[in-house]
Amino acid sequence: MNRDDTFKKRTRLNPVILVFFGSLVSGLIYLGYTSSSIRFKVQRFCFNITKEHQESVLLQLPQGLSFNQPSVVGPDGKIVPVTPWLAPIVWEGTFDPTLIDSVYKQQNVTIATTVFALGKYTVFLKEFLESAEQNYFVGFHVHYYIFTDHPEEVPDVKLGEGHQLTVMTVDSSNRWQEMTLRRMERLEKLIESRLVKEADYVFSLDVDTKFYARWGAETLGRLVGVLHPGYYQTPREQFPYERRPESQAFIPYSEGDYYYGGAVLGGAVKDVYEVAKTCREQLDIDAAKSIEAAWQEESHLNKYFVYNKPSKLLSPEYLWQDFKPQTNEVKIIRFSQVIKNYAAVRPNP
Ligand SMILES: CC(=O)N[C@H]1[C@@H](OP(=O)(O)OP(=O)(O)OC[C@H]2O[C@@H](n3ccc(=O)[nH]c3=O)[C@H](O)[C@@H]2O)O[C@H](CO)[C@H](O)[C@@H]1O
Ligand SMILES: [Mn+2]
Repeated sequence: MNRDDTFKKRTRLNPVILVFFGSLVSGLIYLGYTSSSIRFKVQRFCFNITKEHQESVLLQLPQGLSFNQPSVVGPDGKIVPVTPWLAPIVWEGTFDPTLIDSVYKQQNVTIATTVFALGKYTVFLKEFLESAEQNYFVGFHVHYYIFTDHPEEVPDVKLGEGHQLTVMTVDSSNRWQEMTLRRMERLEKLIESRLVKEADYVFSLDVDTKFYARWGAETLGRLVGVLHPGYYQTPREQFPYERRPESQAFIPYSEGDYYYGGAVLGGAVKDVYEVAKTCREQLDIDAAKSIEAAWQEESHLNKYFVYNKPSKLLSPEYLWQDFKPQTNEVKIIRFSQVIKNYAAVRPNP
C-alpha cells in the first residue's frame, strides 16, 4: 500500500470515526446533564483547580522595595481589617464564628498543634491544655504534639471529642535560647515524618500561655502570623527586628510592615514547612558565625514574613500579655502570655 492508498483509506474511514466519536461526546454531555454523579465529579474537578490555584499563590516581595508602614488601628481608633496585600487581619466582628466553623467542618480538617515544654516550662502545660480544651478548635480534629524532656510531667488532661495528644520526648538543653530556637528544626522534622500524612493545618504555640476565649476556624489559612501585642502601634524603625547585617535575620530600618510574635505560627502543613525549614537554615548559618539574632527564631520569622507575606494575620486578640491592660480596640482577649518569673523558670539569664 503506497502513501496515497493509506491517505484514501484514512479519508474513507474518517466519516465513520467522526460519527462514532460524535455520538460518544453527545452521549457524555447528555449524561453529564442528567447524571448527578458525573455532574458532581465535574464540579469537584473544577473546584479542585480553583482551590489549588488560590492556595498556591505565594505573596513574595523583593528586598529593598520602599513602601509605607501600614497601620493596625486607624487615627479614628477603628481597627484595620486588611493588610496592603489584601490579607485579612482577624478581629472580633470581622467573621461569623458559626458560619466559618461550618465551612471548615465540611472539609473535615485536622489541625496539628505543636507545643514545647522543656526544663521547667512543663509547669505551664496544665493550664495551657485545660484552657485550650475549652476554647481551641472545639468540635474539630486536633492533635497536640507535646515536645518535652520530662515526659512524666505531662499532665493527664481530659480531652474533648476528636482531640488527641502525643508526647514527643526530646533531649534537654541548658540554654533557654536554644530551647526556643530549636522549635523550628523540630517542627520541620515533625512535618516531614508525620504531619504531611496526619494533618491539614498546623499551629506552633508558646506554652507559657492561656486561652480565655474562642480560637476557631477563622484562624485557618495558607500562612498565618500574629501581630505582637507590644508593637502593633510602634513605628517600624523601633521594631525589635535584628539590625546587624551579619545576621541572616537582618531587616533594614526602612523595611517591614508589622512585628509578628514568635508565640504563634500557623497555616497549611506545606507552607509552615517552608517557614520552619527556611528559618532553621538561617539559624544554622547564624550559629556557624556565632551570631544569635536579637529575639532568636522570632527575628528569623519576622524576616521571613517581610519577604513572604502571610495570607492571614491574627490581631493581638490572639496573642495578648496578662500584664498588659486591655485596650479599646481589643474587644476580646483570646490567648495570652501568663505572667512568669523568668528567673524561676529559665535555666539561664
Ligand atoms: C509572646 C511572644 O511572641 N513570645 C516570644 C518571645 O519571648 P517569650 O518570653 O515568650 O519566650 P519564652 O520564654 O516563652 O520561650 C518561647 C517558648 O520556648 C519554649 N521554652 C522556652 C524556654 C524553656 O526553658 N523551655 C521551653 O520549653 C516554650 O514553649 C516557650 O513558650 O521571644 C521568644 C524568642 O526569644 C519566642 O519567639 C517567643 O515566642
Ligand atoms: Mn512565651
